[in-house]
Amino acid sequence: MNKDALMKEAVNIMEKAYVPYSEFPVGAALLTKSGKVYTGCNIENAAYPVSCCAERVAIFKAISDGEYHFTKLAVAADTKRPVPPCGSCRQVMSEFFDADTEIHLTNLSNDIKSISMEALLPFSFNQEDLNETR
Ligand SMILES: O=c1ccn([C@H]2C[C@H](O)[C@@H](CO)O2)c(=O)[nH]1
Ligand SMILES: [Zn+2]
Repeated sequence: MNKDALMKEAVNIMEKAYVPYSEFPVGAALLTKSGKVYTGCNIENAAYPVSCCAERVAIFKAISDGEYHFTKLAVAADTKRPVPPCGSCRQVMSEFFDADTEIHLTNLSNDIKSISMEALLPFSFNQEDLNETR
């Protein structure tokens, strides 16, 4: 699947967002190396910090289905600029994505920013940092 089709999937899943508090729907679509697509929307909670972003919902759906290898992620929201993922999602992405995994950020005007994992979260804390202390 190409990036345009994946971005469409991200836009489509925005309608499933559960966002009674922010009223800010976000959609994400994740393509596995095996060719499957996992979508996610943000899911909020009356205890606000318990809410989960669209990106992490898509990643956790894939992981819980035994899929660990990804080629690209698309994220969509009704923002002026292509929607920037939050810091928590960047950290979760860096756990599972390769340095060159493509991340395609978009909005409803079809502005697109494509960025690699390494560029989205440089100098990230990872497994090797833990192992150095052992
Ligand atoms: O990249 C982003 C940015 C924000 N949100 C969600 C979190 C919250 O539900 C709402 C407002 O921050 O948007 C995402 O899902 N992904
Ligand atoms: Zn996030």
